[in-house]
Amino acid sequence: MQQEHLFKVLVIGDLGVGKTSIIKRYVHQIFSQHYRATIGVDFALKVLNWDNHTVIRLQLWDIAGQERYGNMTRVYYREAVGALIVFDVTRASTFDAVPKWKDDLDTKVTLSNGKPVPAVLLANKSDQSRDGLSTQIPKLDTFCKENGFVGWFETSAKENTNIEAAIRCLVENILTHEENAVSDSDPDTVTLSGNNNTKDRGKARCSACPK
Ligand SMILES: Nc1nc2c(ncn2[C@@H]2O[C@H](COP(=O)(O)OP(=O)(O)OP(=O)(O)O)[C@@H](O)[C@H]2O)c(=O)[nH]1
Ligand SMILES: [Mg+2]
Repeated sequence: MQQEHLFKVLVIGDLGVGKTSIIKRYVHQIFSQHYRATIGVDFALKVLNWDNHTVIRLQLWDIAGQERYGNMTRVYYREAVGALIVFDVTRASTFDAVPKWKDDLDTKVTLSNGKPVPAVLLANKSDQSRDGLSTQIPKLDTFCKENGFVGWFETSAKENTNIEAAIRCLVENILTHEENAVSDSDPDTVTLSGNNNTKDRGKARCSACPK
């Protein structure tokens, strides 16, 4: 029997880190160098034929970086089941803001069983120099464990690197949490089937991915 899921996923992180670009790349396969700040929130839908009997409707909520200082995130985060938190490898300040985004998320939304929504960390603009963060990036495994991320990926919206892999990792984790909510068992992560997208190479650690 065909199963259909609707998952609301948040894409959050500081101004200009590439949230809109990641979504546009993922949903429409386009990239623009031109920066136009998102105002408030934008939406995109991607329908995934996950397997022979599962269709997933991913509702991506593209939340403006400037909203971290606003009051609307509580409304935007409502009923989300997963999040991508993005920083820009060329600007250390955007990495420093990641724990604030994660705390804000965990304070304002949880799964129906009270657990934090699965979140994946994206180190975006990996096509550019990451000099300002050269000491932090090798420690992202530890950072993710300490801050409750299910995994991290170095992404580039410009070159289409690792975006599909990161979202696949998030969806796998969301599905596991859904199953757990029904079965009430408690594995935190799942094993992913191999990713054969040749563009999706590069540094990536996902606790759901095969080591
Ligand atoms: N080189 C490079 N530039 C990128 C990448 N992703 C985004 N950009 C550029 O970074 C700028 C900001 O990208 P946006 O996607 O608009 O950033 P945002 O996070 O949506 O910003 P707000 O809406 O203000 O929160 C744009 O000029 C993009 O072209 C990337 O992977 N590599
Ligand atoms: Mg934007």
